Amino acid sequence: MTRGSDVADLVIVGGGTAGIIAAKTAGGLGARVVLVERDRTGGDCLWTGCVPSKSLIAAAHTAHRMRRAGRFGITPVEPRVDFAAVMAQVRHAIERIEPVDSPASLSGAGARVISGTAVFTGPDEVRVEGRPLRFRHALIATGSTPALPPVPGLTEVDPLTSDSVWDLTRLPARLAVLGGGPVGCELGQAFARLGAEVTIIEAAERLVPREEPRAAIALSATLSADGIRVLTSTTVTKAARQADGTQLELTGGDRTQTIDVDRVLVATRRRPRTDGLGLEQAGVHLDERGHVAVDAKLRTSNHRIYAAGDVTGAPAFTHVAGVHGSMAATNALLAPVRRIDHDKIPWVTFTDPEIAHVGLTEDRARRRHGDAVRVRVLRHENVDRAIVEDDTDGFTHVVLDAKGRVLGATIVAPRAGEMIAELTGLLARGGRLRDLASVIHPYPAWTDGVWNAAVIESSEALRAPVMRRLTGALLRLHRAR
Ligand SMILES: Cc1cc2nc3c(=O)[nH]c(=O)nc-3n(C[C@H](O)[C@H](O)[C@H](O)COP(=O)(O)OP(=O)(O)OC[C@H]3O[C@@H](n4cnc5c(N)ncnc54)[C@H](O)[C@@H]3O)c2cc1C
Ligand SMILES: NC(=O)c1ccc[n+]([C@@H]2O[C@H](COP(=O)([O-])OP(=O)(O)OC[C@H]3O[C@@H](n4cnc5c(N)ncnc54)[C@H](O)[C@@H]3O)[C@@H](O)[C@H]2O)c1
Repeated sequence: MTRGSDVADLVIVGGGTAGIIAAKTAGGLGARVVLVERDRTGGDCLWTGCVPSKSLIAAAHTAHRMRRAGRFGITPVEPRVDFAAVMAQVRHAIERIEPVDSPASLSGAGARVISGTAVFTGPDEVRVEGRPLRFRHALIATGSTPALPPVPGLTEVDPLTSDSVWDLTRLPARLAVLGGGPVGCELGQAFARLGAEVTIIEAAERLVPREEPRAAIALSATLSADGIRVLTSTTVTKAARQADGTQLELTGGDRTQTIDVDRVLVATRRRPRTDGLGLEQAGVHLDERGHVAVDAKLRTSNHRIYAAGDVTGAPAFTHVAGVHGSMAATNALLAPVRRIDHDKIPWVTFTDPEIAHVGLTEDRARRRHGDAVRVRVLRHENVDRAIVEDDTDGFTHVVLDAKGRVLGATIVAPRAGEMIAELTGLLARGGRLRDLASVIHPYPAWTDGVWNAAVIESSEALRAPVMRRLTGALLRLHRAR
């Protein structure tokens, strides 16, 4: 494309979730849209993130249920795991989803796909492998990539990351996982259940530090029951290759120890992919953490150029990247009016049990709203679904403001990812937890965890002095008739 009508309405750099949704949205509006992808469309979610990890977790869950079948009166067995076949199934899941994200699907939606690396050469131009491409608007959707911590010797021991772990052909017998965030815990538990001896090393004082402390405690207990060694407040200070694997030096508090493992999986940090993008020529600024700085409407410092997804430093989730992509496309092409409230985003850590979260944690809510914040916790020991499945350790934890409106929630349960949807809707509408009490739920479903919490909230409201006086008066009237 050159000038005039050949100038693209929207050039998208990066064909992950953010770029794909932006391209399909823009194509649907009839815009002239070009998407540039240097590797393969689909991005992290499809190739190295959500899809392979959830497929691996499904295999690991099956192995776990076989070992634990005894509690249902079925002879438990130690499964024989054919790791190559497990990984083949993982690839099969990717293949089944890939067509939706493919260049053909994008072309069908009205977007032109160019293969190559895009570099900005000015405020309204990128070059792809030397070829200029002018735009009215552009979208940076280049995602993020795993980053290694500066540990002496680490690069020499050929560490795995969430990018390369999918190339394994044999299950490592002893695996060290650096970082107890969502990647470390999901993959650490999956590898342990598939038969590896796993150690998770987390620098913070608890796993999944972004979650409610009680969720992290519950997760630690399950991982330990899975045979995983969980070391918190601990970092790796040295790595060294040995004849039969790797030795790691670990430091926690004032204690230093060494462990011997076959492979190391690093899941400590990700960094935005901005290197070599030519952002200076485009007049696009980065924030202090190196992400592309955007305003609430996803505009960068060059208002022709938007950014979406992981590269912005927003919570790194596929659903966020997708909403960003759609928002950026309509804001750029129609009018810059849509915003996203990052305080209302749900997410799920797909460990077993799942940890699902939306909104504010109790701590953040108290810092923002003060002492009026209340918490309603319903343990799942009396939820019938949990009892019949012999899985009663979880809980529903809802953070409320003074009027009983939902500010945030955390659920720990096998189906927490499904259960959180209802509280997400309530939070989005500014609703009160007790509003759910009158909504009929099917029995016996996991959603009873949320419903029972709402029913208790509602019945406690009925016992408040003012309600007591009202119901007392009605009862007296009834008896007098
Ligand atoms: C192991 C793992 C599990 C995860 N599980 C979940 C989950 O269960 N649920 C969830 O919501 N999220 C999950 N995530 C997070 C999710 O994968 C990301 O948030 C999401 O993929 C981000 O999408 P994106 O479009 O911003 O970036 P990406 O998917 O990274 O896409 C960016 C694309 O840009 C391309 N690119 C980069 N630079 C250029 C350039 N100069 N020119 C052309 N192309 C370029 C890249 O090749 C890439 O294809 C997981 C992540 C990991 C690592
Ligand atoms: N189910 C999901 O939705 C899902 C799954 C996986 C990843 N993700 C997304 O991808 C992002 C990246 O995940 P992640 O787990 O790689 O990163 P993360 O930043 O969420 O967690 C990294 C963990 O490593 C710890 N850490 C940092 N440096 C360390 C060190 N030197 N030694 C030991 N521990 C160290 C941190 O304290 C933190 O707990 C997540 O934030 C999430 O948004 C989502």
